[in-house]
Amino acid sequence: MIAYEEALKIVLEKTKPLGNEKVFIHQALNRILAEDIHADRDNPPADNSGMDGFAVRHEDIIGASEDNPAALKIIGESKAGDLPPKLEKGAAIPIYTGALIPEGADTIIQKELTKVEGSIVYILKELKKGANIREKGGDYKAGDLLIPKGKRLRPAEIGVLSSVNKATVYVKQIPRVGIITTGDEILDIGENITKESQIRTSNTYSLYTQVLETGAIPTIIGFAKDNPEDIKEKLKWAKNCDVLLTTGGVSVGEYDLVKDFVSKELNVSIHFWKVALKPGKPVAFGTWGEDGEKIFFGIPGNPVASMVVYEILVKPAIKKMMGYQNPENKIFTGILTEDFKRKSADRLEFIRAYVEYKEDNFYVKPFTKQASNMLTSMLNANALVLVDIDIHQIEAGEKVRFIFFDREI
Ligand SMILES: Nc1nc2c(c(=O)[nH]1)N[C@H]1C(S)=C(S)[C@@H](COP(=O)(O)OP(=O)(O)OC[C@H]3O[C@@H](n4cnc5c(N)ncnc54)[C@H](O)[C@@H]3O)O[C@H]1N2
Ligand code: MOO
Repeated sequence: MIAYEEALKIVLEKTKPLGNEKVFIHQALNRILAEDIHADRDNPPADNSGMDGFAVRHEDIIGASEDNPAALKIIGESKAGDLPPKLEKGAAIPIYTGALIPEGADTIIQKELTKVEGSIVYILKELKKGANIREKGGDYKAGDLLIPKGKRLRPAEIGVLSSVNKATVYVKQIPRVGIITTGDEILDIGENITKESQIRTSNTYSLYTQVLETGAIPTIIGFAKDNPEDIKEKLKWAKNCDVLLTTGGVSVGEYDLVKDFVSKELNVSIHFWKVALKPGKPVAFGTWGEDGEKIFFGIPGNPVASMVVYEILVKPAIKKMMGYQNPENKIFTGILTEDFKRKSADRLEFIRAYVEYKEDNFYVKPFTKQASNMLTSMLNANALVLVDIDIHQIEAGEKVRFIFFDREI
């Protein structure tokens, strides 16, 4: 059995980012950029006004004040999108935010500091030469690197892509993730329950939506009974996927066939099976495909183990495939609000908790129900607290490390 840290290291070493594809920028939200983005021209492309007001020559307004305004003759107009007229000595040109600075003008006086009477504008205050002028190239210059490849595209990046005239952009591809649910006792939604021993699936749909939340493309391949024919049949359909997830059938039971069958049928090389982890100990990981570019996780059947293994091992791998440069979960520190005790301390445990932010600290309330078959323990949780090997007890007030799996609760 290997340590969780070692398992995560192997997963991230063996998992390779996918190739690139071209998408329309408005469909590129949260995708990872696969090309450097350079400016196509200066921004602003020419000096322009930062205010609505009047374009003047500074020498004409020296000493202007409310008591001693400078009187200038109004000529022409400079609107955003138009080419402005030339500014003569002793004159002022009405100008609007974003409009080009007329030749001869060197200062913009905002409307609030002026008074208009007929064709004369009175300037009520001297501003510094150059006031309210946004300089050509003040934001960036043609050719500047604006967004380096590897960045995740958020609305701000998409806006910049549009402003440099990109309709499409190269991003990393998204993996297709196939899910096979195994177990004789497992029924899909809608199937008739005929025996007490039958269990309605939860893992199929929690995994499906966890994959969606990560931004990848989930597919339910199907439900396989614990027999070779059924498993082989379902595995045939896995060939079109980049990631294969199976749930159930990975521990040591006689019917835990998954690991052996993926090795035989899909030529998966298993890199580890069993991690000193709670919940999720029997998790298996492997690679397959022509160059080992596809990955496989055998996820334990217990519903909490399935969700936790996804968060702490599968999600980082899928994010690596998607091109994320830091695909690991971010670890935070908070203060435990209630004592936590456990009998056996031979595995790193991820315990369900509710984290709240108050008075500059994260406060972490651990839940009492921690059994890995009780999915309801996930319902009010928004975080997983890491309890290290050999730690039997943590007292209220002590600092703990945790990861968020939901920031919205
Ligand atoms: N002798 C040992 N037994 C077990 C060990 C062990 O080391 N030695 N490990 C235990 C741990 S830890 C876990 S976790 C489970 C995982 O076992 P499997 O992955 O083989 O899962 P199953 O046996 O198929 O199912 C376990 C449990 O989960 C329920 N289940 C399965 N699939 C679903 C589903 N899609 N939706 C909801 N619930 C599901 C299933 O009914 C079982 O109750 O093994 C321990 N045993
Ligand atoms: O890993 Mo198992 O989930 O401890 O029950």
